[in-house]
Amino acid sequence: MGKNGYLPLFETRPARGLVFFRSYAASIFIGICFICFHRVSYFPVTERWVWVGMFVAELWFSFYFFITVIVKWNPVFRCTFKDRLSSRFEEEELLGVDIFVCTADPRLEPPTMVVSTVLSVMAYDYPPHKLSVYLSDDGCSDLTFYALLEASGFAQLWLPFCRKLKVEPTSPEAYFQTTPEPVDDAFMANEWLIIKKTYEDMRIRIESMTRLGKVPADIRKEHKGFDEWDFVVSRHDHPSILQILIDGRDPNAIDTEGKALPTLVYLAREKRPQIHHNFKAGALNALIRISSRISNAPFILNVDCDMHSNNSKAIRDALCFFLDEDNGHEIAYVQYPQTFGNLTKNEIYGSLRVVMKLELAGFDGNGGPCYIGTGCVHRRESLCGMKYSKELIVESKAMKYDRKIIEKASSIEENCKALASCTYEENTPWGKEMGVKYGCVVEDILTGICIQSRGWRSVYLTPQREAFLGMVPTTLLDTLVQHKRWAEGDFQIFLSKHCPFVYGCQNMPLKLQLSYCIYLFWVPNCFATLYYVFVPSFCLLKGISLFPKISSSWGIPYLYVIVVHRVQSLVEFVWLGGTVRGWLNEQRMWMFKRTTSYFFAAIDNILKLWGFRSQPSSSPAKWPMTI
Ligand SMILES: O=c1ccn([C@@H]2O[C@H](COP(=O)(O)OP(=O)(O)O[C@H]3O[C@H](CO)[C@@H](O)[C@H](O)[C@H]3O)[C@@H](O)[C@H]2O)c(=O)[nH]1
Ligand SMILES: [Mn+2]
Repeated sequence: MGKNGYLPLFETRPARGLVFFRSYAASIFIGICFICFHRVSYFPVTERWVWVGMFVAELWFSFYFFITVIVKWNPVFRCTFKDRLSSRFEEEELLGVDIFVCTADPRLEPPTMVVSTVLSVMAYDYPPHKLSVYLSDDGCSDLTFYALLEASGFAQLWLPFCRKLKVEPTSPEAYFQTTPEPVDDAFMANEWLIIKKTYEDMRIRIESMTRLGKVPADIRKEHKGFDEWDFVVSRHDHPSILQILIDGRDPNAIDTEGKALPTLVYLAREKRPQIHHNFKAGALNALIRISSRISNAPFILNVDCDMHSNNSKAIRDALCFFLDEDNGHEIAYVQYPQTFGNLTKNEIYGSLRVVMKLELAGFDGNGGPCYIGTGCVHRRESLCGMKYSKELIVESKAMKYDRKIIEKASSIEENCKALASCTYEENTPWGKEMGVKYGCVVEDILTGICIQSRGWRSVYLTPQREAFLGMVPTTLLDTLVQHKRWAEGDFQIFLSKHCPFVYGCQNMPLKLQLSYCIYLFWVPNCFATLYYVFVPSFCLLKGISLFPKISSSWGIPYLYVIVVHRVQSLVEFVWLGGTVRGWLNEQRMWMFKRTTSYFFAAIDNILKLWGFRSQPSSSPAKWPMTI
């Protein structure tokens, strides 16, 4: 029972088996002490510097080990009580949720995939008139717009179908790929086939249009929205395009069963070649402003366009945290893990398994997970830059979120365009104190740090049925480039004024500040690794030994630390559901990343620090053409 006599809407459970991990950590610590003692007391007369280098690398590894222990010391797992939420709040009392989907290039992110994601989030098990879906198209593509237009029609069939069959996942593409036709009910089977056929037809139309590369004139005539493309010079040079495809307040916006549809909005913010557009962060900020004028829901879910909803209850789950009477008011965001639908059996290029299943739960135990850019439900106030305070909550409870002035969709479109213009943010706090932060390639981590530094907490939720399924890069090069970008951005945060030890020192618990180092220190990890990879091997060739003989008792701590450390990693990986081969692949990827991605990230960081590179140095890997 909570403080005020309410039953809580969520529960926090500590991980089990911690005693094993803690004893392992203590034993490694003792091993490290022996190694240090050996390095100091057996200082050689010749090759001193090589020895010192080894010692420094080992000190670094020990420090990094210490950080991982802090992260994994006290992981917590959350579970929600959705039935209590439903019994406490009538459907009508549930608060609005705005859903932001970002896309940037129709060639790399096919419109069929984008609309499947959009349809998946439109079909959440949540009152549809409380949902508004916004698609930000940084590619300003009429093909994507056409696809969304098609989807807005298909939604009229898809949403009732999802309700009736309790469809899961609600992405039509994923659903028809994974679910066989229902055989026991002839009526249902027939309906199933009709919907599947309608979906396939739509997909074929979108795909052939995408192949064609342009929307034919006769289709352009069908919707006034296409006229906006008359003013588009290129994707880097065009005015804002804002189209409300479904206006949820319109009584005619209903599905085939007569139930309301969620609002659906298309936005391509203004771009001009001479003005920096700040990539995804810029897109999200434009969406925050535009949505505040259209639906202004108190909660915002944001997803990448390649990450469809896999669990139609995810919004209700997240609301269990925000609406909890006792502890909900201090929560700024609920982060879901990034899980992937396109992994190979043994996760050949890695899968972030340990990060997503364990480390972020550890962050949660230490004060709150970082924000990882997608699959995250934010409280609008905290995302917009407000500081946490008890008074704020009382105020916001009293505030009505629904817009009072009922404006016509067409006039909203005209009036709101200015909010997405590329000069709107000049001399405003947007990107600095307000909204998603600019100037960093990992805008998500930076934004999360800033939110937590303003006194807010966050929670990490890993429901049994994964909330979202996304895509991992499918080639080695793409993976290494993605990690180079993450590592560079993370280290840049460490060197900046937003370093958690400086910026977060007042409001973040010390263990959370330290936890961040596990990612912020990917870059410096490369130096110790490169040293350890190269120097002992060269020394071996010259006959110089840098380790004690295996027969000597000083060999034991080295052997113990190296072997037990890896065994623990293997056990952990398998315990988290991975395979032994998957672990071997992960080990290989770690070596690749530490010797290439992180090293190149280090060089870029250094160049930037010395002023040879302007900020931000690299655009997200896939988007060299969007600069
Ligand atoms: O100018 C741009 C560039 C990208 N995007 C969108 O941003 C998302 C992420 O971009 P992607 O190239 O897929 O980057 P990833 O490395 O896969 O992204 C991971 O890392 C990013 C930076 O840390 C986070 O923002 C993402 O959520 C996280 O999935 C995609 O939906 C893009 O459409 C834009 O909207 N505008
Ligand atoms: Mn991605």
